[in-house]
Amino acid sequence: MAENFQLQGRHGKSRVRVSRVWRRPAAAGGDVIVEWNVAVSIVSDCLPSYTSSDNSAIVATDSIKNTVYVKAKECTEVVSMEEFAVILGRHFTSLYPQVSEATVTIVERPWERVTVDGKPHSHGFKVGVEKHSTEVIVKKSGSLRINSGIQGYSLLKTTQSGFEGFVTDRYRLLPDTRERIVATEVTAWWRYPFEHVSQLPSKPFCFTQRYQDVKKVLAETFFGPPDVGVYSPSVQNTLYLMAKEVLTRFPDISSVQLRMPNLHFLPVNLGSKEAPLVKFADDVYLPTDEPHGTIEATLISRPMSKL
Ligand SMILES: O=c1[nH]c(=O)c2[nH]c(=O)[nH]c2[nH]1
Repeated sequence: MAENFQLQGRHGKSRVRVSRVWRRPAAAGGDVIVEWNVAVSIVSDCLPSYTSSDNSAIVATDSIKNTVYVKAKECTEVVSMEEFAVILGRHFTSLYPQVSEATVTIVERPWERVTVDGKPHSHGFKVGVEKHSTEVIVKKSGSLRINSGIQGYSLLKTTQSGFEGFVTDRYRLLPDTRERIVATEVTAWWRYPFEHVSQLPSKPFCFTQRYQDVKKVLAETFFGPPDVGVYSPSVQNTLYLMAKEVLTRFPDISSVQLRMPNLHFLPVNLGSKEAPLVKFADDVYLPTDEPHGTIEATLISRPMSKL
């Protein structure tokens, strides 16, 4: 009997933690290690398993988890997490007729090579702070979407920031200022323009290098030159300039989304006007992230007009 429902399902495994080491002599730069938290979610035609006891089309989530380790083992050369996600996505969509789409999400634990006596260590690492992530969607047709990002990228400057000229009405208490601390924890996502597996560059495209490049451009634009900096009239304007610089510098990035909470450093004034205990002179602040401003925007490259 046909039922009056439309059913869509997907399944997979989350928080699959895998670490891969590639052994290299010290002269070749030393060992490489990655630690990834992988989530795989497949769109699979196994509707009878939802509506009856027929599990015959299910690729078990346990098998999905096992596949992550098999593929990590098979990657005998260093791969970026974007490439690894594509390998997994292609595997599930090509091996199983019932799987039409796979989404692979990876978050990296940022192990960074340590420097000892000024030299990069051949096999010593420490954990960094900000995290690199990717989300790759692969369809059976080979169509592809790759988004990568950075999370937890905390940036602050002690001056060269202000905020003035905003709406004045009965709700406004904040004075205009041309001198404040600006602090944020950047979350960025950007999209690579490869829309089909056939468009992936044949020489290993260094997604990892691009991540480092984006991180550098974001910080350089936020801070400005080391000696004088650059004045920020608002988080909004700085966010826009950061996004614009990423798209301008990297033609292989087609859009970028930035989220930059405004983590306030409040001036500390204690006591009364007549008998001040602490009088603020751009020196003592109360840092707080609760509440905080939320500022975000997406910038998309316009395709070049065909002349
Ligand atoms: O750069 C800022 N943008 C705002 O939208 C805003 N709102 C606010 O109270 N302070 C700030 N600062």
